[in-house]
Amino acid sequence: MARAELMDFDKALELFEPVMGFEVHVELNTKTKMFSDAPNVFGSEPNTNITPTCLGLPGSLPVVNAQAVRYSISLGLALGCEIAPSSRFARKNYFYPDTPKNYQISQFDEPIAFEGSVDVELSDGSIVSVPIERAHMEEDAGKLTHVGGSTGRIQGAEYSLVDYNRAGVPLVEIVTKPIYGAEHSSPELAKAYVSTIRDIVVSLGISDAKMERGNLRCDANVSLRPRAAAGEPVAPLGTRTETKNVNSLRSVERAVRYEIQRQAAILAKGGSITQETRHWHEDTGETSAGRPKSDADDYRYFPEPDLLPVVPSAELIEELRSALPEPPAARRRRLKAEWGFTDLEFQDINNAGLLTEITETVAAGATPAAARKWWTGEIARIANTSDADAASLVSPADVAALANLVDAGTLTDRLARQVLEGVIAGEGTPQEVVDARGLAVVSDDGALIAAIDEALLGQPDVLAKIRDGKVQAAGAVIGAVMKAMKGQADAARVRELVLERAQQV
Ligand SMILES: Nc1ncnc2c1ncn2[C@@H]1O[C@H](COP(=O)(O)OP(=O)(O)OP(=O)(O)O)[C@@H](O)[C@H]1O
Ligand SMILES: [Mg+2]
Ligand SMILES: [Mg+2]
Repeated sequence: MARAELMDFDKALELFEPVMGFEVHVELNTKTKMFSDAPNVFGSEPNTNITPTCLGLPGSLPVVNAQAVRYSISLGLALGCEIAPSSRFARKNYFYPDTPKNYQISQFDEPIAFEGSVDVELSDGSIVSVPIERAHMEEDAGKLTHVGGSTGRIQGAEYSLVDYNRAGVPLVEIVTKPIYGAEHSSPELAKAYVSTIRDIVVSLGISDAKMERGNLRCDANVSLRPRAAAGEPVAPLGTRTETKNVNSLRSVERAVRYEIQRQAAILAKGGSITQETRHWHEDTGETSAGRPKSDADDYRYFPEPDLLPVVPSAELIEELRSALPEPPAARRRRLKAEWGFTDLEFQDINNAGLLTEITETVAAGATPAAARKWWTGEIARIANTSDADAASLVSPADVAALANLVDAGTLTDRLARQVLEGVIAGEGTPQEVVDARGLAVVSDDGALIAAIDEALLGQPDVLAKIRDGKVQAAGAVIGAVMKAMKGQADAARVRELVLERAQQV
């Protein structure tokens, strides 16, 4: 639907009540897959991390990954869910070329976790409690790449490539109950909910949780129903659409908003909503029709005959409960206050997934401001260009040592960046790199004065100007001195000395 045909958002909310429901898929970062010992790693050559079980070859049998079960229980507990003393797997039958068995092993009527709730904070500080229906274990599908054609989408593509590396990667699907009452905040709540789930998952350390890599994917269900006039009964729930695999926080917000406006326009004209999946298009900010959505019956779920029920002991559940980290929202509030950061500064850290690194850097003696600056600045930049993980490049202790050398005046920021390079290149601790490369700031005034006098006498016109009180002319001399000192001087000190020496040489 073209933008012009959408109903104005405020108008849509006057006429209709929005109802939302989210299915968030979390890929677990276990070493191996859900039902086989194939490696669970991202970015390998296509079709290299596969075993007969991933492909459903004859004679292969699934075995449940115990670590995936522990992670799922921890996640269930962090979502305030009850953990089923016994849960079982089920086959969800459908054909899709990325699912070689023609069924997905999932959980249906007996999920491992159910009946929870998650507190989600909106930007105005209000807290919405989002009801969780279930969190169940399942396996991921492979990945199709549609090649050629004008759109790159499946319609019109010339051919498709399939990579089964992802087939069988452990997933937890977190399903909310229908959420009412969010009203104008619905799109914002959608984003804040997914962001909260991401925080929880990151704090548990059970997933890489990178939405852009598909470690965390959200299906957003949206329906509208007419507002009941006073005294009338509330209308039954409207027909929902399910916008699939929205892969950024911002897109979740935009997709929900778009669906509210689109559905309102159709309903207001007397039309009806088709129960279907929809695709999200990042470029146009629109959704488009996918496939008509079957009800659960059509998947012909039945208990997986090749797997035993999962029966975690009460001791295991209690052990995992007592090991739960401080809930991210509480931890964030505490650290934000302790560190004195603004919301925006904090979001940076969170988005970059650097909270742990910064916490450890502060614990190793750096100021919070310096820790934040290095991790979200130079280190994040190097990580991006090398496609490495920031945390794998350098240790919090080294970052703290680096920050302290800057604080003590031993290094300027510029020198510190060179030292950081050395540390990352494996040349040792910051102090070792300073010593080996001779990078410390020249703090000996004698050496600076010699260089300054030479620069001043070399530029007599500039010298005359400075003596005349035109201090901005000093820039040329400071530049020359910094160059002569190979950047290893404190520019502020050089400036002071230049002004002093200009009256004396
Ligand atoms: N009328 C409705 N309007 C908005 N959301 C709804 C409505 N009815 C159900 N939902 C939400 O839609 C989601 C349905 O997810 P669920 O996984 O249970 O089923 P599904 O989407 O049919 O199955 P699948 O996992 O195969 O996609 C839930 O979050 C639920 O709260
Ligand atoms: Mg769904
Ligand atoms: Mg679902």
